[in-house]
Amino acid sequence: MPNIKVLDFGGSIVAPDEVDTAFIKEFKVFLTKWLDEDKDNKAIIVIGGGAPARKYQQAYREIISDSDDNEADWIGIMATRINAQLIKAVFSEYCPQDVVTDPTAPESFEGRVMVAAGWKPGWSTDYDAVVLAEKFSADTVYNLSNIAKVYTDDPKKNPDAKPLDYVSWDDYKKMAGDEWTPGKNVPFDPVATKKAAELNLQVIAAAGKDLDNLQKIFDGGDFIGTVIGRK
Ligand SMILES: Nc1ncnc2c1ncn2[C@@H]1O[C@H](COP(=O)(O)OP(=O)(O)O)[C@@H](O)[C@H]1O
Ligand SMILES: O=c1ccn([C@@H]2O[C@H](COP(=O)(O)OP(=O)(O)O)[C@@H](O)[C@H]2O)c(=O)[nH]1
Repeated sequence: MPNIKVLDFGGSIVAPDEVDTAFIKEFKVFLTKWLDEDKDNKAIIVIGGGAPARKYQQAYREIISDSDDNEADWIGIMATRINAQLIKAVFSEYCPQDVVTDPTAPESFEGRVMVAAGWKPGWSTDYDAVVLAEKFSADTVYNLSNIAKVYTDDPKKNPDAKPLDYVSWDDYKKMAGDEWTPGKNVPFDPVATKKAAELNLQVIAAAGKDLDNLQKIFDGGDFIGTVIGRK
């Protein structure tokens, strides 16, 4: 039985401003070691848009005052695709398939790594990760972003926000709201949340750059992060 891990990387981990080559090198070593431990280990790596998505969406909004959300989303999608193409090239020996741009499309999982990017407007790559988790029967999505934990509110805006070790889907839904806006900064997007809750998925949110912590998560030990949904 394959052991498939769905790694939902925020683009801020791959391209916080410029491409973080040092981190990608470290991650290559980390994941290669895990893949080499057991031939059943496989990873679906979903990549967000990071700084290029935000910068280009912002440029569009600056130029066009009544900007269109659909257009803004397509700009973001293209940023996810360039980031994903880079990660696919880095893992080329493990990843014979093209970058997945429609998470409902892959008929099979060839090789050991599958890399996915944005699909179509209306959500973030979090949703694409949930669709792939359903398709390949993975019961957990690892949401690896620029925050170590989910808080009761956005910690960048509310100094009283408290970190959470666990939050149910019902409580998380109240925090994330129902509405999608292109480039929205939330740990897990509202559209992905709705589907993940329906599937009773577990999401583990943790700092993407802390690979020692990610190892602990893989090993099933104590870790720093937030479990959302199924305990
Ligand atoms: N309840 C919350 N808990 C933690 N972070 C939150 C929360 N609400 C909003 N945020 C914001 O979401 C950001 C993470 O989302 P995002 O920047 O899209 O990350 P990534 O690009 O890594 O996916 C955090 O930096 C934080 O400012
Ligand atoms: O299937 C997708 C994936 C992404 N996006 C757009 O691309 C942006 C960047 O993707 P994501 O939010 O996943 O990147 P991150 O913020 O995590 O870097 C999103 O805000 C959306 O505007 C989209 O419309 N559909």
